[in-house]
Amino acid sequence: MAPIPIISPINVGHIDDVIELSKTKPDTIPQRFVRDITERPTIATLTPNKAHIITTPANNHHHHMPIIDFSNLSKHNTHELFLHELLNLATACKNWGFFQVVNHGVDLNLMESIEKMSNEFFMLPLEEKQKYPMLPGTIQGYGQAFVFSEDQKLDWCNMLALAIEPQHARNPNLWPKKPEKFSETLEEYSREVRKLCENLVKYIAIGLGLKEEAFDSMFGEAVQAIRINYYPACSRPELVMGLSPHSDGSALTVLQQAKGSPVGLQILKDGIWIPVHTLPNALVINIGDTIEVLKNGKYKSVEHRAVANENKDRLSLVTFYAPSYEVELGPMPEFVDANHPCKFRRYNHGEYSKHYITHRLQGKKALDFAKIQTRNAF
Ligand SMILES: COC(=O)C(/C=C/C1=C(C)CCCC1(C)C)=C/O[C@H]1C=C(C)C(=O)O1
Ligand SMILES: O=C(O)CCC(=O)C(=O)O
Ligand SMILES: [Fe+2]
Repeated sequence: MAPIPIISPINVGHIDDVIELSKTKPDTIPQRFVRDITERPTIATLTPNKAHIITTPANNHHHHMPIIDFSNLSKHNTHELFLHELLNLATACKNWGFFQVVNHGVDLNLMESIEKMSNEFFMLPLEEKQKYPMLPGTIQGYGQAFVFSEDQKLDWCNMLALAIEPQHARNPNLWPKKPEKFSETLEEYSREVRKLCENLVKYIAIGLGLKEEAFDSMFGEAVQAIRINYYPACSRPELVMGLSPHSDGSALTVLQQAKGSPVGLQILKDGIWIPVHTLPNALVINIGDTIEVLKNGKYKSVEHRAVANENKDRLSLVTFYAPSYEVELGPMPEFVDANHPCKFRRYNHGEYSKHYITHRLQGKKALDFAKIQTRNAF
């Protein structure tokens, strides 16, 4: 009997693999990747609904993302040094929502190996990568995520996304068998990044005057996922978006940009898209939606995006660290009072995750799920 075709409940149309496109037709940008004029990366949003064209995104050089030296927090340094770095961290969370961490404790050789193997994976023939397909409406495997309709514009990016923890969330069929040792290395890398996340949430809590275990005990058995993004060079980068603007649905996100990759990540700060220049061996951390909610909006999950480059491919490895699907969350009572009214309702994180992954990336829209709408006076 002929196999029964799997009919997907959603029709997303044909999705070109951008790595193949850039190899076989380097000068072609299919219409599905060409952004409407108001969504192109050369437009900076200054006020909602009002776009201003600037020639280079973020030509403002007084913007320097904070750098946190993790060894000042974790080693047995003087108490003064510890407090100084803790204050830096709290200020970075409050004013930026993004920072870079140096001396983070993740083994540099492991970072190099995972980068090398990820590059090798993306360079495999398409048939090999398609053994691990990200089916429409799902978020694990190789392909394009967050595509829900035929007329949706596509990102200039292919990705491999996998659940890491808890173990039962994994789909072992989607863990690549090639290159050799990729899966083991991914496992080892994820263990080290998890330790960093556990420590980060601990120091963020202390910096807020909370008990060090305040966040972790609230998160339960934290969910961890990895998304490895590959942005091939694009002959018309001004027409496409590497990764659509979004905030992360996690508590924290850890981003490793591969050595030799061009600048690509941009964050929306004070209404302007500014490029992130990563230091060698540093990891870029950002506060996700969960911490914005717990801190009742005082720490922001900052909107960011990735742009393509005309000449060079770019690779980034992104770890999402989030609460267990079981937990109920809302602003912590410590951060709600008469002057700081409660901005978010309580919700179940599993439901938030479901909401996040069943909608296309659209700036900070996902958090509307939990926002308490305030009525205008008029
Ligand atoms: C393509 O995937 C994502 O961008 C993404 C997905 C993460 C996830 C998996 C790949 C499998 C396990 C579930 C999970 C949703 C964590 C983004 O992650 C954000 C979105 C939410 C919600 C989150 O917690 O992190
Ligand atoms: O590639 C990047 O720099 C950004 C990736 C990102 O924001 C994400 O995967 O959520
Ligand atoms: Fe992101």
